[in-house]
Amino acid sequence: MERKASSPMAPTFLVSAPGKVIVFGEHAAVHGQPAIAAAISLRSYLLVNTLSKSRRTVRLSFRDIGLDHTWDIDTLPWAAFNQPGRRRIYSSPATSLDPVLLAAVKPHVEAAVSPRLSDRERRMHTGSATAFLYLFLSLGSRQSHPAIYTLRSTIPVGAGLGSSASVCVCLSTALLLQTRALSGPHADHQQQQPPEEAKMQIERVNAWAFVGELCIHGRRPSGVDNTVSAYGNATVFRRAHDGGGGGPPTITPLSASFPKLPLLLVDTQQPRSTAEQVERVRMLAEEQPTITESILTTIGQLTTSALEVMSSSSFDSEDDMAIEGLGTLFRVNHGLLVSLGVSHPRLERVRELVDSAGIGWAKLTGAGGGGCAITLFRPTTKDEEMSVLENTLHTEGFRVYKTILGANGVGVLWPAVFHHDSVGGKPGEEINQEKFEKAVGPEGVEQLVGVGVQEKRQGWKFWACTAV
Ligand SMILES: Nc1ncnc2c1ncn2[C@@H]1O[C@H](COP(=O)(O)OP(=O)(O)O)[C@@H](O)[C@H]1O
Ligand SMILES: C[C@@](O)(CCOP(=O)(O)O)CC(=O)O
Repeated sequence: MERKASSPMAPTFLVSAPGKVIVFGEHAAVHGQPAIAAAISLRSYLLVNTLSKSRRTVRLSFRDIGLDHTWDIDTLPWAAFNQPGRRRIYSSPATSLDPVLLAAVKPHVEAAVSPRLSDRERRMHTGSATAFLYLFLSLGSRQSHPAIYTLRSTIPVGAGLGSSASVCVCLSTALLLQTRALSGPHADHQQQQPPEEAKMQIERVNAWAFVGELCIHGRRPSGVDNTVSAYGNATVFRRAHDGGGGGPPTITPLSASFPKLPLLLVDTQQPRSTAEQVERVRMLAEEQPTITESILTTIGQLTTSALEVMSSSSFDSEDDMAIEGLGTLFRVNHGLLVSLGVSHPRLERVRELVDSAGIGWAKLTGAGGGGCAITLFRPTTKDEEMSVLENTLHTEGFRVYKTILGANGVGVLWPAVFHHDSVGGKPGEEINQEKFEKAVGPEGVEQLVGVGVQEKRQGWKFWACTAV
């Protein structure tokens, strides 16, 4: 696609990208076994208000983490980003950060953004601000339109649900759209883009989102979170197992027919470190190599079985027997993770409550040691039974989210107007920045602009590529 030369002022628009859960295979994935990760209906939303050229500022309003900062466009380090050999064109994103460019961004973040906060809060702010500036300077130019980027997310921050990746997918999409370096997404099947073209757009979004992830993490993440967030549905992730050589992982997007299973996501609110949990398994492998190897291989085998079940064209998520089979795999996978030593009393409490209610199967998701559990329910579960469980979890201090496995990937609402009567406005009315910023909690954001739970909300478009 050729980029157009002129850049008339864009209307206010919204982009949105989902969080993720690892459904099967965490930890075994570190040792070369496959894992399945899926997009969930919790999402980040980024509203972009383009301002007139005379304003010369860009503002980030990331209300969930309390970040509100404005930069003067003309004082940003454009010279560094425009140096011959350093400038990357939008169609050829970097796969690692350029230390010279990172150093040029640093003074505009470190000294400027939220100086009076605690270290932990500052890290959150500087991570997101660095990702934004690095992408803005890479994709924009001194002539870029001034704008306000307002972000709201329904994904808990730092709970292993891919909040940072979804923020980066939103930023990458918004900036590429403003640069007019993306075509589509188109509205419906009649007008649909050729799948190959749609795939190219998602790949472009994904590659720049990974650059953002590198800025936030300060280390090299696997890339699975941003890939699931950009593509949606689900992906199979497999790290190269080459005796420590560290080749790139294989990431295989699964087809859009991946079952949209409803799940209850339970956040134990117990802080945990992915690195510590991974180290725990490594130490066990050192002490008990044969046993650990056999547990990890078994997890890999059950991931492969789960993949066969879920990608089968005859899989019916309303069928008790089909869900029972998947539930058994949840139970076994969780048990194996317990035997690796990565559960936590709070995660075991969730499992105990779900088991004793007899309505489904719970499994820890992600690194464990705290963080989140996912619960799959029998199709016959009654609403009252669900409510009792939810209330008990709530009373015991857990945070509960209803989500759908295999949600849409990155989406765009262009222009950002309401398509039907809603709490926020009338059809055709622009989505107001102030209302969006002030929406109360995840429910308020969902009600105003959500596409997570209300998958059918009109106006949102998604790139549709046929995955393998
Ligand atoms: N709603 C949000 N608004 C702004 N930045 C966010 C938001 N959610 C996440 N982030 C960024 O992502 C970081 C969290 O990333 P990480 O620790 O990897 O957690 P997760 O496992 O949820 O991705 C935060 O410190 C912040 O920089
Ligand atoms: C434990 C592990 O398999 C998954 C970590 O998941 P998360 O950081 O909780 O999203 C580690 C990894 O795959 O890099």
